[in-house]
Amino acid sequence: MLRWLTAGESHGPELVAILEGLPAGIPISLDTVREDLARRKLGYGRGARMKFEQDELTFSGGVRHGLTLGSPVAIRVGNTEWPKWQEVMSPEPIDPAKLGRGRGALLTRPRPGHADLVGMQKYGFDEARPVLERASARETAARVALGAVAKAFLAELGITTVAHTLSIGPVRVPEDAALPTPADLAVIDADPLRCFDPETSAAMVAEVDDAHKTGDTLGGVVEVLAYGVPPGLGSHVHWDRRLDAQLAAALMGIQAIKGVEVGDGFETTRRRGSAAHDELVPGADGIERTSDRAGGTEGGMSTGTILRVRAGMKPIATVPHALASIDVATGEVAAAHHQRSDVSAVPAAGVVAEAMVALVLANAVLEKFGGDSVTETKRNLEGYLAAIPDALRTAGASGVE
Ligand SMILES: Cc1cc2nc3c(=O)[nH]c(=O)nc-3n(C[C@H](O)[C@H](O)[C@H](O)COP(=O)(O)O)c2cc1C
Ligand SMILES: C=C(O[C@@H]1CC(C(=O)O)=C[C@@H](OP(=O)(O)O)[C@H]1O)C(=O)O
Repeated sequence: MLRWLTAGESHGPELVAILEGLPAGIPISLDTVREDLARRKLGYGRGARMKFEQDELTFSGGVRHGLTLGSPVAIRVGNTEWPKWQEVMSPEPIDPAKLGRGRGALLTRPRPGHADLVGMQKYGFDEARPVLERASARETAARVALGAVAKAFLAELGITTVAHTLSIGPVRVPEDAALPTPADLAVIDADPLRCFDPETSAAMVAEVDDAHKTGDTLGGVVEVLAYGVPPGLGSHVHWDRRLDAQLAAALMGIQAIKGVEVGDGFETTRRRGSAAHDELVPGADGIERTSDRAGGTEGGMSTGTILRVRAGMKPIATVPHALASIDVATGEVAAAHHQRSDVSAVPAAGVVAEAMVALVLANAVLEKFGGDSVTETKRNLEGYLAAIPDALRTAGASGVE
């Protein structure tokens, strides 16, 4: 079983992430992790913080000479902005006279759409700072770092992922557009919105510009595709062992994600049964599916076809055209606290979604195939695939090279 944890606040000294349960022998470097962290900062419409803040990366454990050791992989993502926040976020008690102004001002005007108000109620704080620091999506840098390690493991087994932006606000990639493959990743990353369709991307840029001009924000939908997933990850036997359930929980656990679809998702509900499923037909190399509407899972298990999941992100809640709030220190009506914000963070959410899918798949692979070394995991996977009887074999079902 793979376990992972992150710690750290948005303006704290660093984020810390631990991934436990990976086999030994996975090639991984700081550069690989760094690349994914850099991809998470991309995206037209992200705020100023992405430009001036740097992620300072170190492996604190679990990796030696470029290979995992089988021990917990611990990653530190240092925050170069820390010197400016040392007093506001000091772990040591601090003279209150040093706070109260500027960065240290009490945040008593909770922002609608954020954890601020309910977090203050629940944890007993009289201002929002102690809540928003951890609720912030800064934390997703830690998850992306762990996802990079999970992806390196999956790559050893021939499993690769790619995320792209399907929509920004009302602007959407055409329904019949070609699906990107992992070979298209560089092209997607080079696009301002991480959109694979250049025409739609241009319309998305215009939409972001328009929202920016009017002091507004945007949400959207990202899609994650996983190629090379073998059949049989997850299980139909219990709700929490279903791969689709695990993917949905992992995606829903990303800040601001409000909906998840597997395959054609809600569109499927508008179709008749005869046009909603993937029929089975004999093919030259085994059983074939006539379509991929289900998105690569049936009965909570991967089918061996392309895994396709989507996550819908709400518009950024810190709207520059500030939303109505109450100053809880005075009880008076007030505009919500606003310092700066992204117009849209959908492209970044795609990179985070890719990391979450990789972590779920890495866990599912280890549950099914185990292995203390990556060689052992590979051997178990190959043995399983080879043992599937010819009569049940599906064409193109994935396996290691
Ligand atoms: C990559 C990423 C960047 C985000 N940036 C912002 C931001 O700049 N401003 C903001 O208000 N919310 C931002 N969010 C969303 C908030 O973190 C989130 O809406 C908030 O914590 C409340 O959680 P909830 O929307 O899941 O209820 C971002 C989310 C992600 C995934
Ligand atoms: C720092 C990151 O994202 C932040 C996530 C975030 C939020 O409310 O979630 C709000 C913004 O932070 P601030 O209010 O300090 O500008 C984003 O910049 C990051 O992704 O690394």
